Amino acid sequence: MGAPMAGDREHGALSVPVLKARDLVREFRGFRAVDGVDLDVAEGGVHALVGPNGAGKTTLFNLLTGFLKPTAGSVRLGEQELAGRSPEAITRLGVARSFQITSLFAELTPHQHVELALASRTGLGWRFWRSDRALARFAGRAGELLEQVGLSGHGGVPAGSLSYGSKRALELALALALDPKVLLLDEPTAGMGVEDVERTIELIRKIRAGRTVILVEHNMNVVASLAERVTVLQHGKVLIEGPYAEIRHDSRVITAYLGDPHAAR
Ligand SMILES: Nc1ncnc2c1ncn2[C@@H]1O[C@H](COP(=O)(O)OP(=O)(O)OP(=O)(O)O)[C@@H](O)[C@H]1O
Repeated sequence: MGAPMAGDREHGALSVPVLKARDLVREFRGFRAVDGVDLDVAEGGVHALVGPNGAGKTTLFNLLTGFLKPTAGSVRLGEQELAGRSPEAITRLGVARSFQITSLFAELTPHQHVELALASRTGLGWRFWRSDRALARFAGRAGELLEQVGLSGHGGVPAGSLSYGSKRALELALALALDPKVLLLDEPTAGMGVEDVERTIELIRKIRAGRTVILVEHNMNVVASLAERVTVLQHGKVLIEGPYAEIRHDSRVITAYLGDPHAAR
């Protein structure tokens, strides 16, 4: 086990961070959506990014996964610099995000989706895996992943016919197919009813084993149930970072969400 580095002690982290952002900035035509963010994500933990609308969560998420290039700053996975790399290169290094429902193919089955995701890891390219026979070698693993997310009964139906909750479970299976060290989940419970939220919390508890999870989440019950560390963003900056139990009563956080009670209305 590696000893914490001096830099980590400076930032008060208890364990060696697996993912580390320093002074991360992203501007859109001069507007700083992410404005000098430092982030230490501890290995093996669940780390939530929260904050009011427009705080910069999605932009930060996109910077960590290569979907946006930072204007300045660094993102390190262990010793490797991620900033400036493509999303595919970052995925290959072990950082994957959940796919969005919008990227599912309505006519393909969940089983085929997962087979294709598994095939994509081989780096051999889509043309090579286009035939059903080539994909068949992934059938067993695809079945296991679908079972893990509670979709084994739905593996053969068109993805377009799945319920909303099942589509979101399929997104998770696709991300898991990439076997990431660090898994980023973008609002995994957004738009769900209470039962699906509970199911998703259980599912994330199960799949976090052996990996690090970063989630953007609006539902504070989900954050309280899952996350050991919470970073609260506001106006593109880190407002506060700490365990949920500490940040939830912090007056700065309450003000950020509810607005300043002393401000003129
Ligand atoms: N492509 C873009 N071009 C211009 N401005 C952008 C772009 N993407 C985001 N922004 C702006 O950056 C700020 C942060 O947006 P972001 O989507 O990261 O916030 P968020 O915390 O994810 O919000 P929400 O909770 O509403 O999803 C917002 O003011 C937004 O309007």
